[in-house]
Amino acid sequence: MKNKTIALVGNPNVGKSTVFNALTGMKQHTGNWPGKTVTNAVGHMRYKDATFDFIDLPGAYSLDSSSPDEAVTGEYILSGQADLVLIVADATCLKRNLLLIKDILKVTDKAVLCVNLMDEARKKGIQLDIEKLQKLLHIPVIATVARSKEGFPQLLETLYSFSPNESSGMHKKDFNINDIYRQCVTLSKEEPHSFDRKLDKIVTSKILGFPVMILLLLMIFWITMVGANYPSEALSSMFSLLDEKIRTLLISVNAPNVLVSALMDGLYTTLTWVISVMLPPMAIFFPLFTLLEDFGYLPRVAFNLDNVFKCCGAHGKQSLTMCMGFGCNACGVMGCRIIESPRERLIAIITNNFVPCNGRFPTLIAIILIFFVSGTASLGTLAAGCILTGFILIGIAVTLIVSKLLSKTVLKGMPSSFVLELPPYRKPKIGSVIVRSIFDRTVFVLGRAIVIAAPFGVLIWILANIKIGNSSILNHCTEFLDPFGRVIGVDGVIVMAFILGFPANEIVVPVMLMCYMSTGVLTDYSSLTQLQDTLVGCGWTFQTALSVIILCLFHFPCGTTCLTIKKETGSLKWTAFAFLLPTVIGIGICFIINLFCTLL
Ligand SMILES: Nc1nc2c(ncn2[C@@H]2O[C@H](COP(=O)(O)OP(=O)(O)OP(=O)(O)O)[C@@H](O)[C@H]2O)c(=O)[nH]1
Ligand SMILES: [Mg+2]
Repeated sequence: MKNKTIALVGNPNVGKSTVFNALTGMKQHTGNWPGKTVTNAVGHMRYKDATFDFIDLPGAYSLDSSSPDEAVTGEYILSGQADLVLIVADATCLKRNLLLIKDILKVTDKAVLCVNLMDEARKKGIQLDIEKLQKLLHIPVIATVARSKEGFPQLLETLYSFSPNESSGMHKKDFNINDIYRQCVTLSKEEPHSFDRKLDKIVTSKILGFPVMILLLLMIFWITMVGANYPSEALSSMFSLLDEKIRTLLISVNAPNVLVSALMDGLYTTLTWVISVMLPPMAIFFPLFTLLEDFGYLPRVAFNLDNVFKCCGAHGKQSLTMCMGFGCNACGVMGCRIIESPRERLIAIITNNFVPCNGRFPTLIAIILIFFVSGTASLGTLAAGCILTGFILIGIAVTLIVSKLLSKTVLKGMPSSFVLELPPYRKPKIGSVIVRSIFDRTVFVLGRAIVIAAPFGVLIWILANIKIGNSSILNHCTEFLDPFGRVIGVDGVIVMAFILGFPANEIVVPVMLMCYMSTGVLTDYSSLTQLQDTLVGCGWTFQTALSVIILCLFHFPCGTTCLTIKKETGSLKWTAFAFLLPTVIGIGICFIINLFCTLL
């Protein structure tokens, strides 16, 4: 039986991870922008009597790059660990890809070339003479369309039957790139990228670039809010119906009252709350965001914001990692590996938490809908969308201000320039985007929330039901925190909820609500009006809501993000700094708001 380790190498954004996923059935993150894969991923597949171990490497332009993600690729290839290198190239711009191919063929002849994106090349009138390319490079060359697995049977057969002696010594180390390109590529259209150029003139223009960006952001939030409302309510009513049934069942089997209460009032209610409030917005937001990502819009955002970030002493690619932070701050922090300079990478890591992740969006949406707009009619939702966009813009503004301050103080230095390739616009594969974003991202985030929310539900129930003196442990804690909360315009319960929300931001609101119930029981919140009544009943005003939103935007990163920061920076000092900075900013802003309101 044959066992082969095959490394996938190529320029960024040529479809390596798509090839890898199609071969191994794994779910590496793919998207239409350079720099998504930042570490090696390993996947296996069996073909006939062979086992292939595929290594998906970060995209690279050359084997000796300085950025940490590209360095991973160079090191791996140079180490000679792979039995075979599968070079993936972009059929629409072979000339540029040939630079890396040349680099690789200088160090190994155990290589197969997969010319991917053939469908796009055909659409753009680019013809490739694969046979000639094979002859000139002296390695097997296969044309593929990774999205539809076109050419894959041939590719697998080639990988299976490849033996080094087949080509050893025959590869030409110093071929002429222009020569090869001229002989193998013919263009039937004069300007194959004309559509992209026209669209880029609008979305990256000085006048329209920013308005288009803000409009798209607004549109995503609005659709999320409008769409999430109905399924949220439907889920909530379904869970309350089930609640009765489960209780009856538990009582009928003579379960002790304490157990019924702990299970149903603690665990079940917290869990179902997290699901009904979080699932619908995530199931809408993630696919929409992924569609934009697959279309190729994110690098245009980086292009538009490049100057702004540079003015603040930071790196233009920080806008890409910031965008990833909208999904999950831990992913955003890890994505900072695409930034070459350690100083700018650190700035990007420290400020990533200033844009809200998906665990925080539902809290923001609920509070805005309750306290900032009247009613949930579509006009009200549009207003709520505008307000949420406004808060996100505040988050981005603070990111920029803090980046500037850091680059002037503890992280002094000149911003480095970079070349970011604007990928072609690609028609997203809607079906797979929906499946991928719902099953991979939504279920992953929700799963994490549930795993954390369930034990917390029980813990809070216990804290609320064990009494010391006249009052429960939970009450003692919130009363202790209350004076501090008052100084920043909130109360002890809110402070406590944020502290207990450290493992996962998703549980902040459920914890808050459970603390407010004197019994520690989270009642059924099938509508926002009920939620509003409870919060107002507990003394919430417009100012409390505003302060909670500010705290939600600016407070310490969640546990997972802190761990990722520690891993990425390798420093406890910077992790502590990244923990304290947003917390101090959030508390500071709330303190000022409170001072202002008291003086008025
Ligand atoms: N039309 C078309 N699109 C493809 C094909 N292969 C990949 N894509 C798309 O190209 C984009 C980039 O794919 P990835 O697999 O993430 O590329 P990558 O080379 O791993 O990128 P990095 O990890 O950033 O280096 C995604 O939007 C894919 O859906 C293909 O054969 N045809
Ligand atoms: Mg990749």
